Amino acid sequence: MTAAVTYEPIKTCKQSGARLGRVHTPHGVIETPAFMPVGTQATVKTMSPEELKTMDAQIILSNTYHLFIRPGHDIVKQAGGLHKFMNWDRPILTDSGGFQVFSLSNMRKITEEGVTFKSHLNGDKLFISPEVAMEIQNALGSDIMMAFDECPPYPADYEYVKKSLERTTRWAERCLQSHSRPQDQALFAIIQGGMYADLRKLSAEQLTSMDFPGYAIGGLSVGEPKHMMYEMLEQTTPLMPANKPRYLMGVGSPDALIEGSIRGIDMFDCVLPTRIARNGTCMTSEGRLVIRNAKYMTDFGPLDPKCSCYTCQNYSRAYIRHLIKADETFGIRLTTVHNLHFLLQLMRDVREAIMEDRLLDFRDSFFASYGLNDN
Ligand SMILES: CNc1nc2c(CC[C@H]3O[C@@H](OC)[C@H](O)[C@@H]3OC)c3nc(N)[nH]c(=O)c3cc2[nH]1
Repeated sequence: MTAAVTYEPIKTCKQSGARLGRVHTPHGVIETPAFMPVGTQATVKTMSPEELKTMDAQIILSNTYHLFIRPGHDIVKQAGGLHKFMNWDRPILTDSGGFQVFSLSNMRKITEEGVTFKSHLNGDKLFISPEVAMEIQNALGSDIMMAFDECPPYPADYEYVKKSLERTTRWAERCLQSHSRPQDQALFAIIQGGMYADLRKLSAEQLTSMDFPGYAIGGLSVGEPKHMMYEMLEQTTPLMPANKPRYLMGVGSPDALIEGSIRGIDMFDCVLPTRIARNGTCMTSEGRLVIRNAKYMTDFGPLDPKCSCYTCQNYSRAYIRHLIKADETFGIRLTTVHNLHFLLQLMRDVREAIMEDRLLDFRDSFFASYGLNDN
């Protein structure tokens, strides 16, 4: 049986060890390392599919938990699946809801069977299990599905993290058992283990013994210091199969995308660019720019003079500041176009640097202008 998703290694950067690759999916190819814009509720907020294609977003994400509680996966299924529903014909990855159930809902109860929780929208009592998460993602028709997992909070004690990862492994097994269309949809497992290197190893060994077509690293970008995240990556990526995609969930800022690529990650997702755009914060080659600042009132230059995006080619800081201050939706659209383009362009630059064996030099020059750390 042909796998729905395969990883094609292209080359390894001689300077940094980062890798260039291609992820082949039923809806197209993803050049990696890649940043994946997040469209949690079946839309990358304020962006049309055409605008996403113009900035060459290769794949977008959506979310099982959110679409389960609204509009309901049966409606999406009746529409012909998520690609049809949102008019996106490139790859889609759906998260399993394992994160949202723990972060968004209150009154939740975790058992071996699954998680009972209250909808954060109307308080309805709901239940998600590995089988339910697979049924939802099957209805959505995503190219890449994530196994139902528990993302432990940070900090969490050793015993809790150990018990949690072992249940996540048993849940991953149940996801595999209830996977009805492996030739159309790829199921990725999620490695947990908190901030404990030996538990990361245990989780990786348990999950890679079950031969999934791809693996994510979960349980990071949950408030831990960045150096701790990088340490966990260094402990975990070497344990992951070299011929399968590696996806770091919920990451991230420009510096984390570069540092994660250096540590062998192929796929990243983060709400940062779209989330900060909504309050007018922009990523530029000289670091973050808060457009509401009065000093931009009569600044008629582009957000970023080095940027080739639609926003920077056509509008000034003064105009965008005015729109954001006036709470005009078009202002949010312009900052969102810019921020998404900025991260997608950054990953194109990372891939070029890997091709030319100079990713560490690229990192140093990027940080010199952008700033060493960006949360
Ligand atoms: C932000 N840091 C972070 N996000 C994380 C997510 C959600 C991404 C999902 O959540 C939404 O964005 C917040 C998006 O919907 C995204 O995927 C689609 C995780 N999901 C799962 N299943 N397991 C994890 O261990 C996990 C860890 C994370 N760390």
